[in-house]
Amino acid sequence: YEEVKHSSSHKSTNNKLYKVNQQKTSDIAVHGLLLWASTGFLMPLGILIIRGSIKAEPGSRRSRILFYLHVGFQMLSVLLATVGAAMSLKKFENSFDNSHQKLGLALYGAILMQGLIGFFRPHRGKKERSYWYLIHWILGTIVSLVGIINIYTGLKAYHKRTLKGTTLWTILFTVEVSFIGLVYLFQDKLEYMKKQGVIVGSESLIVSSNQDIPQSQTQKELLPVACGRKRNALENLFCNHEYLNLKQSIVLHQRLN
Ligand code: HEM
Ligand code: HEM
Repeated sequence: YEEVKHSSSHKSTNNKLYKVNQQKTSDIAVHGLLLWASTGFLMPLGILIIRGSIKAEPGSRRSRILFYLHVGFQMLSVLLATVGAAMSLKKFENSFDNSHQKLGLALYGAILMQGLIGFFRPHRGKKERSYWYLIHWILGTIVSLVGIINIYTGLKAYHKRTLKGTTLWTILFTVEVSFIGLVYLFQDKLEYMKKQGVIVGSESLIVSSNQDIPQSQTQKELLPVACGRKRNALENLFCNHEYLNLKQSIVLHQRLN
């Protein structure tokens, strides 16, 4: 393709000011669209989907559907990134002299690796499964985050190369990313929000103690409300704390009586 150079003194393509021709413009647009669909859309969506399955009963229909959706979305995302990679490596300069290109090249590799790691997972219940999960979770989250960053730098590069405006695309992408971010945070808060409607503590205890319910029974009935399900380490801590508060309230109440 033809470059219309305005400055010949710069050494790297990074610093060259040039406007690319029509063919290159559309190649870049296809490159951007493919990689947005992959790391900016399908990948984060696949992550939200698998996070939605964590609270589902293992082996249940819901859990299986969400798992297959995660695998499907992520495989499609790896496929699109691979097509995008092959295309850019074939059609662009391969100079890798700015951060978009360097980070992008590293991402191509990381995306392929993450997809592969997904398939080589030990069965649940095996000790190795925890290590697998740690790697798959960290790499998957980083790849998706760095992918989002590279879309922003890609949009900047697009503006620089084609002189076309990218403000609208940047705003639209930011709206999308913010929405995904909010859903991600909301998934962690859902259980806690539901619990806000259930009183576990001194108030309900006074009601039940006034009805002369034995201490052991009171504990059994009240505790499962907050603690009777699968929990992570943080929730465990919170539950133990609640349990201690409950015990203290029982002792205090019995003393008062
Ligand atoms: C996660 C997403 C992305 C990745 C991994 C990625 C990766 C890359 C790589 C590796 C290159 C260098 C290719 C080569 O020289 O062989 C490149 C170039 C380029 N990309 Fe992306 N890209 C992404 C998203 C985007 C987006 C959304 C746009 C905007 C439309 C974009 C615009 C460009 C442009 C204009 C170039 C030409 C080189 C330059 O001027 O820096 N990219 N990209
Ligand atoms: C690039 C592709 C992929 C990405 C970015 C990705 C990302 C992730 C992330 C971030 C999580 C953790 C979610 C969380 O708890 O916050 C996860 C979980 C999971 N992924 Fe993937 N994944 C990919 C491909 C795959 C593939 C191909 C498979 C299977 C064939 C797979 C199977 C799983 C399973 C089973 C879990 C849940 C683990 C558990 O809860 O024990 N992933 N994935």
